[in-house]
This record gives sequence, structure tokens and C-alpha cells, in this order.
Amino acid sequence: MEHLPREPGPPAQPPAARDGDGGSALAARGLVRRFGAVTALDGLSFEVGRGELYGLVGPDGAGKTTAIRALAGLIRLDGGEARVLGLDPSDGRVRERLGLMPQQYSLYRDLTVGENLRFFARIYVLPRDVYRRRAERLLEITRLAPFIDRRADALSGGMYKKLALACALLHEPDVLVLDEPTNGVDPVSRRELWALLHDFVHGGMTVLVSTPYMDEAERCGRVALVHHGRLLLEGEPGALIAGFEDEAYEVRGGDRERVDVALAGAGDVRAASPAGERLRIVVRRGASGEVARVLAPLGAALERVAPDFEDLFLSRVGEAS
Ligand SMILES: Nc1ncnc2c1ncn2[C@@H]1O[C@H](COP(=O)(O)OP(=O)(O)OP(=O)(O)O)[C@@H](O)[C@H]1O
Repeated sequence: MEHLPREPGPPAQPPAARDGDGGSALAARGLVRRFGAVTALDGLSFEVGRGELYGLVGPDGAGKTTAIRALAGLIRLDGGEARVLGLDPSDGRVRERLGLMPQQYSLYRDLTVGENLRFFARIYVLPRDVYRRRAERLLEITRLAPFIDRRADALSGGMYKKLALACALLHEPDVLVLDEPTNGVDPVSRRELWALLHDFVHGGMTVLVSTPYMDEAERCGRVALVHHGRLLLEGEPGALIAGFEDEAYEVRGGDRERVDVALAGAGDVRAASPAGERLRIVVRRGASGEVARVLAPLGAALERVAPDFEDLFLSRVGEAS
């Protein structure tokens, strides 16, 4: 397949722009969508360049699925515009060039792996020899070949997702959009799925992936942190962490309830969340001395830790609300 990996080597050039492509592969411009009293998208904007691996990261209900459905032309917008390769998502040409893996991918559970692939090949009206070649390649890269005769309902969660991915790739899309592909998937399959996405991008495909897992942000080339249908932060993962202006700490010792009360009254603590037995907090830069003084009488102390995306996210959410 054009965008699927064959041999290791330098990244392929993204496919040359065609009519209607515009500059970016995907564009969300001021997207607004309301469901009754709920504003799922509140002016969300982001652009995904051709050949990028771009992550939409945010908690449940942030608006990721709604944004993806808008880009795929599956819902009407109350404001803003979505573009795929410069085209309106309702344009018939988008169907040929976009691969979509929704959160609930509807495979036929009583059909086997091979039968599901054949079914989707028929939807895409693929000639038999083209289908055979692509299916063979997809079964190989997803490592599903040994399970070709297994029914979809007998696959593990990770294998099911990989079959869904293979079906979404049968028509060789230029742009692949995946909604929370790693949700409910075991850690090994999760790593495998991310490795596949990196391989696709290496082959020149554009990939947009949403995830509720903050720790997956660093696997993307660029990432958008989304909250309440708005963009909180966008950039390269390393640069975002390096530019983080606050500091992250773990609180050691002290009675948890009394510590919680003390921290709730400390204005410089932007966020607090449990980290196993301990409490993890984000503190405004330069204010840790004051926070440590508040905690000392309670027998609690601060230990500096490296900030991660959850710290970044919580800090921004704290600021925004
Ligand atoms: N069809 C709908 N009817 C009513 N409310 C909806 C509908 N679709 C989404 N919402 C609401 O819009 C908000 C954003 O939902 P969305 O599914 O886009 O979030 P998400 O980031 O994808 O999270 P999740 O992982 O939970 O799907 C939520 O408050 C959700 O309840």
C-alpha cells in the first residue's frame, strides 16, 4: 500500500497536493456544536499538516468524538467549518481519501476476520486482486494473519481494534482518523497500535488520533489538549513540557485530610490529584517555599518530580476555570 511501511528507511514525502487539497490535511476552524444545553464544541480550531501524527487529547466529554465526527462529515455544525484535504467533508471525494475508525467500529461479530475484510472490500468496490494484495499486507502488519478464520466476537479487544484498523485502511486513505483506538486495550496491544500509527506516518500518511490518556500525548508529533470543546494548548510534546511554567511535586507524609484542607487554602497550588498513595500537586513557579511552610506543621513535605502531560493539563484547566 502506498502509505503502509515496507522497509525501514527515511520518511517518505507526503503525497503531492491535488486539486482542492489546500495547505493542510485536516482543518477545524472555530467548530461549534451544541446538543441541547450542552456545548460539545465551543470554537475549537486546529490544523493537521500533511504527513503529521496529530493527537487530540482530553478527558471524557472534552469534545474529541464530536470534533472527529464533524471532520468526517457525520454531524451538522452550529458554527465554524471543517475541511479534509481542503474539501468540505460532505464532498464525495473525501470518502475515497479518508479512513475513519470510530470508537465503536461496527465489524460483523459473527463473521471471521477474513470475511469482515472481504465485506469492507466489497463496500469499497475493490477488484479481487487489489483486495487480495492489500488484505495480505494488512493482515501481516496487524499480525492478524494466523487468526483469519476466527470470528470477530472471539477476538481480544486489541485484535478487534486492529481488525477495525485494517478494514479502515483497505481503500488506502491519505488521511486516517481514529477515535480513541487504545481505549480498553491492554498495554501490549496499545504499544503495538501506536507503533503501527508511527509506521503509517513514516510511510507518508496523515494521522489524527484522539485519546483520553494523557500519557499518550508524547507519542504524537503534535498534540492538542482539549477541554470543554476548546483548545487549551497545542504544540510538540517535548516543547510543551519544556515550556511548562509551573512545578510538579509529590506530597510526602502528613495526614491526607489535613493536607487536603491546607492545600485547598493555598492560592499557589494550581492542581492536586492522587498519585497512588501520594498526592501530586502543581505549584506556581517560585511558590513552593510558601506551600512547604504551610505543610511543615502537618508533618508533610514536598518532593519535586518531573512534570507530565496530566500536570500540564490540570494546570491549564485550573487557570481557565
Ligand atoms: N448525540 C449527543 N447528544 C447529546 N449530547 C452529546 C451527544 N454527543 C456528545 N454529547 C455531549 O457533548 C460533550 C462532548 O462529547 P464527546 O463525545 O465529543 O466527548 P469526548 O471527548 O469524545 O469524550 P468521550 O470519550 O466520553 O466520548 C459531552 O458532554 C457529551 O455528553
